Amino acid sequence: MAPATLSPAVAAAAAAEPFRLKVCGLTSLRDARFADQCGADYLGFILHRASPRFLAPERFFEMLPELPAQKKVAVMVEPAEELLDEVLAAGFDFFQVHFRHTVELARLRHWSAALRADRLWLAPKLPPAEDVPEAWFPLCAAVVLDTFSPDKFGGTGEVGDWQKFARHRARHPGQQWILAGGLGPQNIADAVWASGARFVDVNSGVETAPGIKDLAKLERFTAELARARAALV
Ligand SMILES: O=C(O)c1ccccc1N[C@@H]1O[C@H](COP(=O)(O)O)[C@@H](O)[C@H]1O
Repeated sequence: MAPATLSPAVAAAAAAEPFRLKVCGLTSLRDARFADQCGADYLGFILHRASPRFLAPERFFEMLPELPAQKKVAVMVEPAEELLDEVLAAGFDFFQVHFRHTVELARLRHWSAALRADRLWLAPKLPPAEDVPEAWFPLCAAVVLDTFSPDKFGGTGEVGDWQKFARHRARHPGQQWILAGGLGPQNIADAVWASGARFVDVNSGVETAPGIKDLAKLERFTAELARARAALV
C-alpha cells in the first residue's frame, strides 16, 4: 500500500518519534516472557470479566514477581470503585480504560484523578462519525483508537479506520495516540504507513485462541514491525 495522506512535515515529525509496542491479552508467564523477548515495551492484561482474555487482578498479583520488567498495563471497561482499588494495589504501571463515548466527563475526571492522568490511557468506543473531544486530553497520557464495534469494547480483531487515526495525530501532534484493532503480522506494515502510528497495540492478531499467544505469529509481527520502522528512517 502506498504511504497515505501524511503531509511531509507530519511524516518527518513522526519518523523522529520513538516506536512503542504493547502486547495485550496476556494470561501466562510464558506469553509475557516471549512478548518481552520480542521487544514489547508494554505488557497488557485484561481485567474485564466478560473478556475471553480475562485475568483476575489477584492472579496478576501472583505472577508479578516473575514477570519481565516491562511496563504493565491494566485493561478495564468502565471500572467501578472496587476494581479501581484492586488495580491500584496490584502493581500496574498504566491503566487503559475502555468506555462508551457518551460517558459523562465527570466520570472520566474521576478515573483520571483516581488512576492519575499520567498513567491513564483512554480507549473510547468511538462511532465512525465521532472524533475525540479535546476536553479529554488533559485527563490522560494517551488515547487508544480501537476499532468501533456496537456490541464489544475491544478485542474485536477487526481492522479500524487508519485514515481517521492519521487525522487525529495530525490535528493533535502533542497528544499520544495508540493504534489498536485487528493488527497482525499480515497488516502491521500497511497500518504503520497508512496511520502514521508510532505506538501500536497487538492482541487477537497474534493468538492461537483467546488469551493464548501464537509465539510464531508474535515473532513474525515484531519482525514485520521492525521492517516497517526501518523503512521509515
Ligand atoms: O481483548 C479483549 O477481550 C478486550 C476486552 C475488553 C476491552 C478491551 C479488550 N481488548 C483490547 O482491544 C484492543 C484491540 O484488540 P484486537 O487487536 O482487535 O484483538 C487492544 O487494545 C486490547 O487491549
